[in-house]
Amino acid sequence: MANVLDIQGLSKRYKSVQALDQLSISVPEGSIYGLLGPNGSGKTTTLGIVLDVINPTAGTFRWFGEAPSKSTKRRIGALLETPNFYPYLNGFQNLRITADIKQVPHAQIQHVLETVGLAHRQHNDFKGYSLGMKQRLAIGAALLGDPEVLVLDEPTNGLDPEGIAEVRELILNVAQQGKTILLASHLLDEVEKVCTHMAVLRAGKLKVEGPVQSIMATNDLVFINGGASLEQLVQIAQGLPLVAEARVLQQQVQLTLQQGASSSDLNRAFFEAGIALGQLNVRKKSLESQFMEIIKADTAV
Ligand SMILES: Nc1ncnc2c1ncn2[C@@H]1O[C@H](COP(=O)(O)OP(=O)(O)OP(=O)(O)O)[C@@H](O)[C@H]1O
Repeated sequence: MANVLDIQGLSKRYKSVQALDQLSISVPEGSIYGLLGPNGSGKTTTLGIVLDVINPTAGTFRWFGEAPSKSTKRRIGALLETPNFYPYLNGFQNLRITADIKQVPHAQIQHVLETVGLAHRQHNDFKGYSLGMKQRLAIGAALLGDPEVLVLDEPTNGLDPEGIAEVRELILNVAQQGKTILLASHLLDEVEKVCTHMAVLRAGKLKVEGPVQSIMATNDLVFINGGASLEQLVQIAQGLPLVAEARVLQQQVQLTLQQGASSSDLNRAFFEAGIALGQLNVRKKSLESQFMEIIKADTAV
C-alpha cells in the first residue's frame, strides 16, 4: 500500500514551547489514520503544517509522494475549524457558496449532500440543523472538489452522543468510498472505534504508531491459576523472560507478556518449569489502558 502522506522529522517550536519534536509518521492510502494525544500534544500543529497553514521549524512532508504544491493541495479536503455557514441559508445554498469559493462545479453538491446524509434536509435553513447535521455539512464542504484525502481536526468535539454517532458513521462511509482520512482526536474511544491506523503523540513526540489492531494486540493481559499456589505462580512468572509483569489479582495471577510473546509460549514455559496450569485466559487490553501506559512511560522517563 502506498502512503498518501509521509512526514519526516517534523518539529515546531513556539518560543519556549516545543510543540512538535522530530515527528515521523506515514499515512497509508485508504486508511483512517488517527492522531491521538492529550490536549497540547501537537496534533493540531501537525495538521496545520501538512495543510500549509503553519510553518515547521524543521522537517519535511510529502503528499502522494510529491513535495507539497497547488496540485497536491487540490487532492486534499480539510476541516480544521468550524466553517462559518450562513444561518438563514439552507444546506444547499451554503454548500453552493463553498463550491464557488473552491471553484468546484455545482453538479457535485447533490452527491456531497447525499454522502453526508443531508439530501432530504438540504432545503432547510442551516440554523435549524442539529449539531451533528451542522458538522456533517462542514464535512460536506470539505468533500467538495472530490478530494482523495480528508483531514479532520477533532471531528466530534462538542457534539452530543447522537451527533458523535452520525459523524463517526459518516467517516466510515467516506472511507468506504476509497478516501483516506487523517483525523486528530483526544478520544481513545473514537480512535478505537473508527480508525485503522494510529499514532500516539505526547508533548510533541511520537510514542507509538501502527495499525490499531496490532497496537491493541500487544501486551495482552493473561490470567492463570492452578498447578501451584498463586504466590508460587507469581514467583515463577517473574523469573520468565517472556513475562513483563506478574501479580496476584482476585484468586488468579495477572500477567503482562513481553511484546511478541504469546499465551502458548507462556503455557510451554510453565510446563517446562514443571507446572501444568489449570487455567489460562487471555484478555485484550483496552486501548485506553495501553494509552495510559504510553503516557505514564513518558512521564517516568
Ligand atoms: N500559536 C501558538 N503559539 C504558542 N504556542 C502554541 C501555539 N499553537 C500551539 N501552541 C502550543 O503548542 C503545543 C501543541 O499544541 P497543539 O494545538 O498542536 O496541540 P493539540 O494536541 O492539537 O492540542 P489541543 O487538542 O488542545 O488543540 C501546546 O503546548 C500549545 O500550547
